[in-house]
Amino acid sequence: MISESPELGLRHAEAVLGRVLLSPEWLPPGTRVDRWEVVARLGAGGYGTTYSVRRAGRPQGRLYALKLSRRPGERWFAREAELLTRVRHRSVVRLSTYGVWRLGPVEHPYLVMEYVEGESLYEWALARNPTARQVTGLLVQVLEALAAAHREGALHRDFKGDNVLVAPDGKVKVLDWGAGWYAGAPVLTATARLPPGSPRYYSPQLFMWRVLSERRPGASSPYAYSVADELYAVGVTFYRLLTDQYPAAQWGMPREASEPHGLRSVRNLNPYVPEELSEALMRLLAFEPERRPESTALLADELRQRLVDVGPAWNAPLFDWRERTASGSRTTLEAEEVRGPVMPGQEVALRDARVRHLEAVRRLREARELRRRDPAKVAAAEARSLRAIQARVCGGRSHPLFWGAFAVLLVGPLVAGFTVWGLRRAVVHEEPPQAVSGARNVQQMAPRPGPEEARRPSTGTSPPVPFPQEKEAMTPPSPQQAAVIPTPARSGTLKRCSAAVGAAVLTACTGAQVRPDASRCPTGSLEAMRKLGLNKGGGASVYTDVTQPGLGSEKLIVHDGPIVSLVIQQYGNLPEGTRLYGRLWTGEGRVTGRYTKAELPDGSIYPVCFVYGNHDGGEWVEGSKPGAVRMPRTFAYTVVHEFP
Ligand SMILES: Nc1ncnc2c1ncn2[C@@H]1O[C@H](COP(=O)(O)OP(=O)(O)OP(=O)(O)O)[C@@H](O)[C@H]1O
Repeated sequence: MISESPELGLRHAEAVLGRVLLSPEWLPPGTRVDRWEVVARLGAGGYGTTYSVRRAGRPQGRLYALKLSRRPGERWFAREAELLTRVRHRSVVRLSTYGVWRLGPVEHPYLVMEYVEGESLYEWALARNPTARQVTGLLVQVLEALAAAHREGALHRDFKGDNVLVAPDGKVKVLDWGAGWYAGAPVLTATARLPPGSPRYYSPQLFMWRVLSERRPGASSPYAYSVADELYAVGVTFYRLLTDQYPAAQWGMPREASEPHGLRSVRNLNPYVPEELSEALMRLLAFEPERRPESTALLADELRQRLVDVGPAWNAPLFDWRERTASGSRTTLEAEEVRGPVMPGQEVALRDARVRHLEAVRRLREARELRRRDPAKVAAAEARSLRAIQARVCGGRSHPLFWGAFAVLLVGPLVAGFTVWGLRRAVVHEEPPQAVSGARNVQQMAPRPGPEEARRPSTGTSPPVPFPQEKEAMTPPSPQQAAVIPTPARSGTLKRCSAAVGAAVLTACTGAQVRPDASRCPTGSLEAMRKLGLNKGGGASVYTDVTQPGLGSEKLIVHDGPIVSLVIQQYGNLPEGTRLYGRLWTGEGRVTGRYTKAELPDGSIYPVCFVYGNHDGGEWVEGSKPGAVRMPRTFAYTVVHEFP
């Protein structure tokens, strides 16, 4: 029998606990990792497991994502931390901190990143029936994220749809930079000469290099992964998203002159994809690296500008809707199966041909199934996004009444103070209001280029206006505000303060069913609408509720509360495909509504003042009752300068 000192026994027990009870791969909720407390396990990847966490002792605090290394001392973590520190971009997941967690006698590196609420790019596309505009909007964001890395001399090297999260508001975050590289990065493995990406995303050059190097082990130096390889991986991702197959699946297929490498174009596989988008993706997938776009940033700019003025094909769903087949109808398989007499000696050949045929039909049917979208699932996904957006606009975890009181008691006097200060300064300096409002325009308006700017080369650096702005458009009128246009320096503060008061006054997030009083459209919204070329009284058609897909001629039921409508007719610079965020009130006999935010298909957001229908809203259709009103699926919005 071996006798152990108490200290050794303790260490041993600690090690057992660490290794057996607390595996870094399965930390139960509540586990402390340094000052972070595990909320849930999000999933596991090649190097580690990711958890949602909060700061310990802050049960209502913000969520973060903590990626914990599976193996002690994993060196890819330092690489990822270094890359995320170098590459700061709105579409790259943000690193908060990193460290090493001691679990028993071993040390596991970890990274703490912003928590991104969203779905992977592929999940996003499967749960929706996106338009070419939306997909291109995502492609542009992805390219901009990678361009930011390339500017820093860094490469992601494992780009794929699974490493891209799409938030409910359509913003993209590129994750998983652990396989990345930057100039001067230390060599982490002496033996592996292939970059650590996924083979389906390998460019033809990388693929051929791999085949050759397997035949001649030790003959060559490590593969020099380049921007051209990264661009190819982006092409593969969007090719898969739009056609439900990988380009590699077509290698070895019979070739035609028009498809020199046997790669059928995106449009050939999915005719709903506009020619230009298909061409852009096929350029990314060009066999010769020198035929791929010169740079990620240039392609992003080109596509962003292309989105400014596109035809209706860009706003149509990219996939067929799934229809229920009539009961008793025969399947393609049964209909196409070959039967009848067989020539002597042909049985085996016929049987093989039949097996091959059935297999081909099965694969085709699977692909067709994937390329059809289920209206119920799409509606559910849209509803999920809407709820998430609302939760965020309403502050999510905080109690609205608390913030309402906070705004009225604390921020209200601040607004008054600023306003009086503003008045005094305006009097003292005699600033010409027009010039001031013009300066503000440049700094505060969303980045989408108007027709004029669209012709100029874009720098691609202007960030979209941050999402939650509904509160801003709810600013109640005040005599002082009506008289003073704030100066650029303090307009942001003033806007935020007044927004908070507005939110409190109207209890927009508390689910109040009472229509608020008439109110003047905030200055910021008026400026935004002027910039968009939207005149008072103008308007266009909308699809009333994005969460209720269906034929335009059919009716739908609307309720009191938040609504997201889809613009289906261009007016001014507000294109088709724009989403309008607002609220409906079903009232008595009429539905009224206010939209306070417009999200353009390129992701830029503008505060606006629109009403649903005309000033009186829309009349109930027969069969309606308060709280559940039948309305036409397509309706209209009207631009107002005052909410009635
Ligand atoms: N910052 C984040 N916010 C929210 N979810 C995240 C975040 N980072 C990762 N996840 C999710 O956690 C899960 C696990 O991610 P992880 O990076 O550990 O592995 P993976 O991406 O699935 O695999 P691999 O790293 O091998 O490609 C994934 O579902 C991913 O979407």
